[in-house]
Amino acid sequence: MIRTHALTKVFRARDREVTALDHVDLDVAEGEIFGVLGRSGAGKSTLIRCVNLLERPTSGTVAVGGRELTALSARDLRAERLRIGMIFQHFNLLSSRDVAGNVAVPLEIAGVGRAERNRKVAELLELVGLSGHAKAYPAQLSGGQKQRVGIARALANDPRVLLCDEATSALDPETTRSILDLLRDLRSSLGLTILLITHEMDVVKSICDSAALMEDGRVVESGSVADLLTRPDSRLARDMFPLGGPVDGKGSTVVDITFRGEETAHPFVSTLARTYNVDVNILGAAVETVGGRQVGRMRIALDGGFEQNVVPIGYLREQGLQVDVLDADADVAGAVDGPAAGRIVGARIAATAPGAAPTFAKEA
Ligand SMILES: Nc1ncnc2c1ncn2[C@@H]1O[C@H](COP(=O)(O)OP(=O)(O)OP(=O)(O)O)[C@@H](O)[C@H]1O
Repeated sequence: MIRTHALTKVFRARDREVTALDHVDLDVAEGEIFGVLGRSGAGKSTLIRCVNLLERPTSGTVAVGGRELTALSARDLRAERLRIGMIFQHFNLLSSRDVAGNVAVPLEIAGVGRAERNRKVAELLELVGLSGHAKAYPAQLSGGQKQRVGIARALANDPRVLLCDEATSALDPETTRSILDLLRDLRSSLGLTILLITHEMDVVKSICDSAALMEDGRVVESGSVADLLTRPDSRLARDMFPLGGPVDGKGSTVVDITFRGEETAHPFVSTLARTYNVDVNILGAAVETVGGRQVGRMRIALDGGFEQNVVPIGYLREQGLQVDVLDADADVAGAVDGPAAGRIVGARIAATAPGAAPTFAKEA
Protein backbone atom coordinates (compact mmCIF):
# COMPACT_ATOMS: atom_id res chain seq x y z
CA MET A 1 0.00 0.00 0.00
CA ILE A 2 2.92 2.33 0.77
CA ARG A 3 6.13 1.72 -1.08
CA THR A 4 9.27 3.82 -1.13
CA HIS A 5 12.21 3.04 -3.33
CA ALA A 6 15.68 4.47 -2.78
CA LEU A 7 14.06 7.44 -1.04
CA THR A 8 16.73 10.03 -0.34
CA LYS A 9 16.52 13.46 1.23
CA VAL A 10 19.50 15.76 1.54
CA PHE A 11 19.07 19.04 3.39
CA ARG A 12 21.50 21.67 2.16
CA ALA A 13 22.39 24.53 4.44
CA ARG A 14 24.96 27.16 3.45
CA ASP A 15 28.02 25.37 4.74
CA ARG A 16 26.90 21.75 5.12
CA GLU A 17 24.72 18.95 3.88
CA VAL A 18 22.67 16.56 5.98
CA THR A 19 21.54 13.29 4.44
CA ALA A 20 18.34 12.75 6.44
CA LEU A 21 17.20 9.81 4.27
CA ASP A 22 19.63 7.55 2.47
CA HIS A 23 18.08 5.20 -0.10
CA VAL A 24 15.18 4.06 2.07
CA ASP A 25 13.12 1.12 0.76
CA LEU A 26 9.90 0.58 2.67
CA ASP A 27 7.04 -1.75 1.85
CA VAL A 28 3.90 -1.39 3.96
CA ALA A 29 1.21 -3.94 3.10
CA GLU A 30 -2.46 -2.99 2.87
CA GLY A 31 -4.21 -3.11 6.23
CA GLU A 32 -1.11 -3.41 8.35
CA ILE A 33 0.22 -1.23 11.14
CA PHE A 34 3.87 -0.54 10.40
CA GLY A 35 6.12 1.13 12.97
CA VAL A 36 9.34 2.97 12.22
CA LEU A 37 11.64 3.25 15.21
CA GLY A 38 14.84 5.14 15.70
CA ARG A 39 16.71 7.54 17.88
CA SER A 40 16.39 11.29 17.61
CA GLY A 41 17.87 12.46 14.30
CA ALA A 42 17.60 9.04 12.64
CA GLY A 43 15.34 10.47 9.92
CA LYS A 44 11.90 9.25 11.03
CA SER A 45 10.08 12.58 10.72
CA THR A 46 11.69 13.26 7.35
CA LEU A 47 10.57 9.83 6.17
CA ILE A 48 6.94 10.28 7.15
CA ARG A 49 6.88 13.79 5.69
CA CYS A 50 8.34 12.48 2.44
CA VAL A 51 5.66 9.76 2.23
CA ASN A 52 2.91 12.34 1.64
CA LEU A 53 5.35 14.73 0.01
CA LEU A 54 5.01 17.43 2.65
CA GLU A 55 8.75 17.27 2.11
CA ARG A 56 10.01 16.74 -1.45
CA PRO A 57 12.55 13.92 -1.59
CA THR A 58 15.86 14.70 -3.29
CA SER A 59 15.58 11.42 -5.20
CA GLY A 60 13.76 8.10 -5.12
CA THR A 61 10.07 7.32 -5.39
CA VAL A 62 6.99 7.08 -3.18
CA ALA A 63 3.90 5.13 -4.21
CA VAL A 64 0.66 4.96 -2.21
CA GLY A 65 -2.08 2.58 -3.30
CA GLY A 66 -0.14 1.84 -6.48
CA ARG A 67 0.08 5.50 -7.57
CA GLU A 68 3.50 7.03 -7.70
CA LEU A 69 3.08 10.33 -5.85
CA THR A 70 6.50 11.57 -6.91
CA ALA A 71 5.35 11.50 -10.55
CA LEU A 72 2.05 13.40 -10.10
CA SER A 73 1.22 16.96 -11.09
CA ALA A 74 0.53 19.40 -8.24
CA ARG A 75 -3.23 19.11 -8.89
CA ASP A 76 -3.29 15.30 -8.88
CA LEU A 77 -1.08 15.24 -5.82
CA ARG A 78 -3.56 17.43 -3.92
CA ALA A 79 -6.32 14.95 -4.77
CA GLU A 80 -4.22 11.95 -3.69
CA ARG A 81 -3.25 13.65 -0.44
CA LEU A 82 -6.91 13.77 0.57
CA ARG A 83 -6.71 10.00 0.85
CA ILE A 84 -3.75 10.18 3.24
CA GLY A 85 -4.59 11.29 6.77
CA MET A 86 -1.95 12.47 9.23
CA ILE A 87 -1.84 12.98 12.99
CA PHE A 88 0.84 14.78 14.97
CA GLN A 89 2.58 14.67 18.33
CA HIS A 90 1.26 18.11 19.32
CA PHE A 91 -2.15 17.64 17.68
CA ASN A 92 -2.02 20.92 15.63
CA LEU A 93 -5.59 21.96 16.47
CA LEU A 94 -6.99 25.44 15.83
CA SER A 95 -7.49 26.99 19.28
CA SER A 96 -10.13 29.42 17.98
CA ARG A 97 -12.40 26.63 16.73
CA ASP A 98 -14.40 24.16 18.74
CA VAL A 99 -14.02 20.39 18.30
CA ALA A 100 -16.63 20.17 15.51
CA GLY A 101 -15.04 23.17 13.78
CA ASN A 102 -11.60 21.54 13.86
CA VAL A 103 -12.86 18.27 12.42
CA ALA A 104 -14.73 20.18 9.69
CA VAL A 105 -11.57 21.89 8.34
CA PRO A 106 -10.58 19.27 5.74
CA LEU A 107 -14.22 18.94 4.65
CA GLU A 108 -14.41 22.69 4.07
CA ILE A 109 -11.19 22.56 2.05
CA ALA A 110 -12.62 19.70 -0.02
CA GLY A 111 -15.74 21.83 -0.71
CA VAL A 112 -18.23 19.59 1.12
CA GLY A 113 -21.59 21.35 1.69
CA ARG A 114 -22.77 22.34 5.18
CA ALA A 115 -25.41 19.62 5.71
CA GLU A 116 -23.10 16.81 4.61
CA ARG A 117 -20.27 18.35 6.63
CA ASN A 118 -22.36 18.36 9.82
CA ARG A 119 -23.42 14.77 9.24
CA LYS A 120 -19.84 13.66 8.63
CA VAL A 121 -18.46 15.54 11.64
CA ALA A 122 -21.07 13.92 13.92
CA GLU A 123 -20.17 10.48 12.50
CA LEU A 124 -16.43 11.07 13.02
CA LEU A 125 -16.86 12.30 16.59
CA GLU A 126 -18.92 9.21 17.36
CA LEU A 127 -16.15 7.07 15.85
CA VAL A 128 -13.47 8.53 18.14
CA GLY A 129 -15.70 8.64 21.25
CA LEU A 130 -16.12 12.42 21.42
CA SER A 131 -19.80 12.86 20.60
CA GLY A 132 -20.44 14.81 23.79
CA HIS A 133 -17.61 17.27 23.17
CA ALA A 134 -18.49 18.86 19.81
CA LYS A 135 -18.79 22.35 21.30
CA ALA A 136 -15.69 22.19 23.51
CA TYR A 137 -12.55 24.16 22.62
CA PRO A 138 -9.08 22.56 22.51
CA ALA A 139 -8.03 24.35 25.72
CA GLN A 140 -10.84 22.51 27.54
CA LEU A 141 -9.67 19.05 26.43
CA SER A 142 -7.15 16.56 27.81
CA GLY A 143 -4.20 15.45 25.67
CA GLY A 144 -5.93 12.19 24.79
CA GLN A 145 -9.12 14.03 23.77
CA LYS A 146 -7.09 16.44 21.63
CA GLN A 147 -5.49 13.50 19.84
CA ARG A 148 -8.94 12.01 19.26
CA VAL A 149 -9.94 15.29 17.58
CA GLY A 150 -6.75 15.03 15.50
CA ILE A 151 -7.68 11.49 14.49
CA ALA A 152 -11.26 12.48 13.58
CA ARG A 153 -9.91 15.34 11.46
CA ALA A 154 -7.41 13.02 9.76
CA LEU A 155 -10.22 10.63 8.84
CA ALA A 156 -12.57 13.30 7.46
CA ASN A 157 -11.88 12.53 3.80
CA ASP A 158 -12.07 8.74 4.22
CA PRO A 159 -8.34 8.11 3.76
CA ARG A 160 -6.94 4.66 3.02
CA VAL A 161 -3.73 5.51 4.81
CA LEU A 162 -3.07 7.13 8.17
CA LEU A 163 0.37 8.54 8.99
CA CYS A 164 1.13 9.02 12.67
CA ASP A 165 4.02 11.27 13.62
CA GLU A 166 4.94 10.43 17.25
CA ALA A 167 1.19 10.47 17.94
CA THR A 168 1.43 9.29 21.54
CA SER A 169 4.75 10.82 22.61
CA ALA A 170 3.05 13.70 24.45
CA LEU A 171 0.63 11.41 26.30
CA ASP A 172 0.81 9.54 29.60
CA PRO A 173 0.97 5.72 29.46
CA GLU A 174 -2.72 5.12 30.14
CA THR A 175 -3.84 7.63 27.51
CA THR A 176 -1.26 6.22 25.11
CA ARG A 177 -2.87 2.82 25.53
CA SER A 178 -6.36 4.16 24.81
CA ILE A 179 -5.16 5.98 21.66
CA LEU A 180 -3.31 2.86 20.46
CA ASP A 181 -6.46 0.80 21.09
CA LEU A 182 -8.44 3.31 19.05
CA LEU A 183 -5.94 3.15 16.17
CA ARG A 184 -6.07 -0.63 16.20
CA ASP A 185 -9.91 -0.58 16.16
CA LEU A 186 -9.96 1.95 13.31
CA ARG A 187 -7.56 -0.15 11.30
CA SER A 188 -10.02 -3.04 11.56
CA SER A 189 -13.28 -1.15 11.14
CA LEU A 190 -12.12 1.15 8.31
CA GLY A 191 -9.52 -1.12 6.71
CA LEU A 192 -6.83 1.53 7.20
CA THR A 193 -3.16 1.07 6.56
CA ILE A 194 -1.20 2.81 9.31
CA LEU A 195 2.41 3.99 9.15
CA LEU A 196 3.63 5.34 12.45
CA ILE A 197 6.93 6.68 13.63
CA THR A 198 7.91 6.51 17.23
CA HIS A 199 10.87 6.28 19.57
CA GLU A 200 8.86 4.11 21.98
CA MET A 201 9.41 0.39 21.70
CA ASP A 202 6.19 -0.23 23.64
CA VAL A 203 4.15 1.32 20.82
CA VAL A 204 5.62 -1.10 18.30
CA LYS A 205 5.26 -3.99 20.70
CA SER A 206 1.61 -3.37 21.39
CA ILE A 207 0.11 -2.60 17.97
CA CYS A 208 2.54 -3.06 15.07
CA ASP A 209 2.43 -5.97 12.64
CA SER A 210 5.74 -4.92 11.10
CA ALA A 211 8.56 -2.63 12.06
CA ALA A 212 11.69 -0.99 10.73
CA LEU A 213 14.67 0.38 12.62
CA MET A 214 16.29 3.56 11.28
CA GLU A 215 19.78 4.80 11.92
CA ASP A 216 21.53 7.73 10.22
CA GLY A 217 18.88 7.97 7.53
CA ARG A 218 18.97 4.29 6.66
CA VAL A 219 16.68 1.38 7.41
CA VAL A 220 19.02 -1.06 9.12
CA GLU A 221 16.45 -3.74 9.84
CA SER A 222 12.82 -4.42 8.93
CA GLY A 223 10.25 -7.18 8.79
CA SER A 224 7.15 -8.52 10.44
CA VAL A 225 7.31 -8.43 14.22
CA ALA A 226 6.68 -12.17 14.33
CA ASP A 227 9.66 -12.83 12.02
CA LEU A 228 11.95 -10.41 13.81
CA LEU A 229 11.34 -12.23 17.08
CA THR A 230 12.69 -15.42 15.58
CA ARG A 231 15.89 -13.79 14.30
CA PRO A 232 18.63 -14.21 16.87
CA ASP A 233 20.58 -11.24 15.46
CA SER A 234 17.61 -8.86 15.39
CA ARG A 235 18.27 -5.68 17.34
CA LEU A 236 14.60 -4.77 17.22
CA ALA A 237 13.64 -8.10 18.74
CA ARG A 238 16.33 -7.74 21.38
CA ASP A 239 15.16 -4.26 22.33
CA MET A 240 11.51 -5.28 22.12
CA PHE A 241 12.17 -8.26 24.22
CA PRO A 242 15.31 -7.86 26.28
CA LEU A 243 16.74 -11.05 27.65
CA GLY A 244 19.26 -11.01 30.48
CA GLY A 245 22.09 -13.35 31.24
CA PRO A 246 25.65 -13.53 30.02
CA VAL A 247 26.69 -16.04 27.40
CA ASP A 248 29.23 -17.87 29.51
CA GLY A 249 29.82 -20.94 27.43
CA LYS A 250 32.57 -22.44 29.56
CA GLY A 251 31.70 -26.09 30.06
CA SER A 252 28.14 -25.52 28.86
CA THR A 253 26.04 -24.84 25.79
CA VAL A 254 24.03 -21.63 25.84
CA VAL A 255 20.73 -21.68 23.96
CA ASP A 256 18.07 -19.03 23.31
CA ILE A 257 14.54 -20.38 22.99
CA THR A 258 11.59 -18.44 21.59
CA PHE A 259 8.10 -19.77 22.10
CA ARG A 260 4.65 -18.36 21.43
CA GLY A 261 0.95 -18.81 22.01
CA GLU A 262 0.07 -22.04 23.78
CA GLU A 263 3.73 -23.05 23.92
CA THR A 264 4.27 -20.41 26.62
CA ALA A 265 2.34 -22.61 29.09
CA HIS A 266 4.27 -25.78 28.28
CA PRO A 267 6.85 -26.83 30.93
CA PHE A 268 9.38 -27.86 28.28
CA VAL A 269 12.44 -26.99 30.38
CA SER A 270 11.54 -29.29 33.25
CA THR A 271 10.53 -31.98 30.75
CA LEU A 272 13.90 -31.58 29.04
CA ALA A 273 15.78 -31.86 32.35
CA ARG A 274 13.85 -34.99 33.34
CA THR A 275 13.90 -36.73 29.99
CA TYR A 276 17.56 -36.23 29.17
CA ASN A 277 18.89 -36.07 32.70
CA VAL A 278 20.63 -32.75 32.08
CA ASP A 279 21.02 -29.76 34.35
CA VAL A 280 19.43 -26.67 32.86
CA ASN A 281 20.62 -23.29 34.07
CA ILE A 282 18.15 -20.51 33.29
CA LEU A 283 20.13 -17.35 32.52
CA GLY A 284 17.13 -15.19 31.66
CA ALA A 285 13.49 -15.50 30.72
CA ALA A 286 10.48 -13.33 29.95
CA VAL A 287 6.95 -13.72 28.64
CA GLU A 288 5.27 -10.74 27.04
CA THR A 289 2.42 -9.84 24.74
CA VAL A 290 3.71 -8.73 21.35
CA GLY A 291 1.28 -7.80 18.58
CA GLY A 292 -1.58 -9.28 20.62
CA ARG A 293 0.13 -12.67 21.02
CA GLN A 294 1.98 -14.11 23.93
CA VAL A 295 5.64 -14.63 23.19
CA GLY A 296 8.26 -15.98 25.53
CA ARG A 297 12.04 -16.08 25.34
CA MET A 298 14.44 -17.93 27.52
CA ARG A 299 18.21 -18.21 27.63
CA ILE A 300 19.43 -21.46 29.14
CA ALA A 301 22.78 -23.15 29.63
CA LEU A 302 23.01 -26.93 29.29
CA ASP A 303 25.91 -28.68 30.99
CA GLY A 304 28.53 -29.88 28.52
CA GLY A 305 29.58 -28.85 25.03
CA PHE A 306 27.37 -28.66 21.95
CA GLU A 307 28.06 -32.22 20.83
CA GLN A 308 26.89 -33.57 24.17
CA ASN A 309 23.67 -31.57 23.84
CA VAL A 310 22.69 -32.31 20.26
CA VAL A 311 19.88 -34.62 21.36
CA PRO A 312 18.26 -32.29 23.96
CA ILE A 313 18.52 -29.38 21.50
CA GLY A 314 16.88 -31.58 18.85
CA TYR A 315 14.11 -32.35 21.34
CA LEU A 316 13.44 -28.63 21.86
CA ARG A 317 13.29 -28.07 18.10
CA GLU A 318 10.89 -30.99 17.74
CA GLN A 319 8.53 -29.18 20.11
CA GLY A 320 8.25 -26.47 17.44
CA LEU A 321 10.33 -24.00 19.42
CA GLN A 322 12.74 -21.56 17.84
CA VAL A 323 16.12 -22.63 19.21
CA ASP A 324 19.34 -20.69 18.66
CA VAL A 325 22.63 -21.98 19.97
CA LEU A 326 24.74 -19.01 21.00
CA ASP A 327 28.41 -18.55 20.50
CA ALA A 328 30.06 -17.75 23.84
CA ASP A 329 32.07 -15.02 22.12
CA ALA A 330 29.00 -13.41 20.55
CA ASP A 331 28.33 -9.79 21.39
CA VAL A 332 25.12 -9.77 23.38
CA ALA A 333 25.63 -6.49 25.17
CA GLY A 334 22.40 -5.14 23.69
CA ALA A 335 20.49 -8.06 25.09
CA VAL A 336 20.90 -6.96 28.66
CA ASP A 337 19.95 -3.32 28.15
CA GLY A 338 16.59 -1.88 29.03
CA PRO A 339 13.69 -3.07 31.14
CA ALA A 340 12.92 -6.76 31.17
CA ALA A 341 9.49 -7.37 32.61
CA GLY A 342 9.08 -10.73 34.26
CA ARG A 343 12.75 -11.59 33.87
CA ILE A 344 14.28 -14.40 35.87
CA VAL A 345 18.05 -14.39 36.16
CA GLY A 346 20.18 -17.11 37.63
CA ALA A 347 17.62 -19.82 38.28
CA ARG A 348 18.56 -23.44 37.93
CA ILE A 349 16.51 -26.51 37.14
CA ALA A 350 18.35 -29.65 38.12
CA ALA A 351 17.84 -32.96 36.41
CA THR A 352 15.77 -35.28 38.56
CA ALA A 353 14.50 -38.78 38.29
CA PRO A 354 11.73 -39.20 35.70
CA GLY A 355 8.36 -38.41 37.25
CA ALA A 356 9.80 -36.43 40.14
CA ALA A 357 9.14 -32.71 40.37
CA PRO A 358 12.15 -30.69 39.20
CA THR A 359 13.95 -28.64 41.79
CA PHE A 360 13.96 -24.92 41.08
CA ALA A 361 16.55 -23.10 43.12
CA LYS A 362 17.43 -19.42 42.78
CA GLU A 363 21.18 -18.99 42.83
CA ALA A 364 21.67 -15.26 43.10
N1 LIG B 1 14.66 21.28 7.49
C1 LIG B 1 15.83 20.74 7.81
N2 LIG B 1 17.00 21.35 7.48
C2 LIG B 1 18.19 20.82 7.76
N3 LIG B 1 18.36 19.63 8.39
C3 LIG B 1 17.24 18.97 8.75
C4 LIG B 1 15.93 19.48 8.48
N4 LIG B 1 15.02 18.59 8.96
C5 LIG B 1 15.73 17.57 9.50
N5 LIG B 1 17.06 17.80 9.37
C6 LIG B 1 18.13 16.89 9.81
O1 LIG B 1 17.88 15.61 9.26
C7 LIG B 1 18.21 14.60 10.19
C8 LIG B 1 16.99 13.73 10.46
O2 LIG B 1 16.02 14.52 11.14
P1 LIG B 1 14.56 13.96 11.52
O3 LIG B 1 13.81 15.09 12.18
O4 LIG B 1 13.96 13.34 10.33
O5 LIG B 1 14.93 12.82 12.57
P2 LIG B 1 13.96 12.08 13.61
O6 LIG B 1 14.39 10.67 13.64
O7 LIG B 1 12.56 12.37 13.27
O8 LIG B 1 14.33 12.79 14.97
P3 LIG B 1 13.35 13.25 16.17
O9 LIG B 1 12.84 11.99 16.78
O10 LIG B 1 14.24 14.04 17.07
O11 LIG B 1 12.28 14.10 15.53
C9 LIG B 1 18.73 15.30 11.43
O12 LIG B 1 20.13 15.35 11.37
C10 LIG B 1 18.16 16.70 11.31
O13 LIG B 1 18.97 17.63 11.96
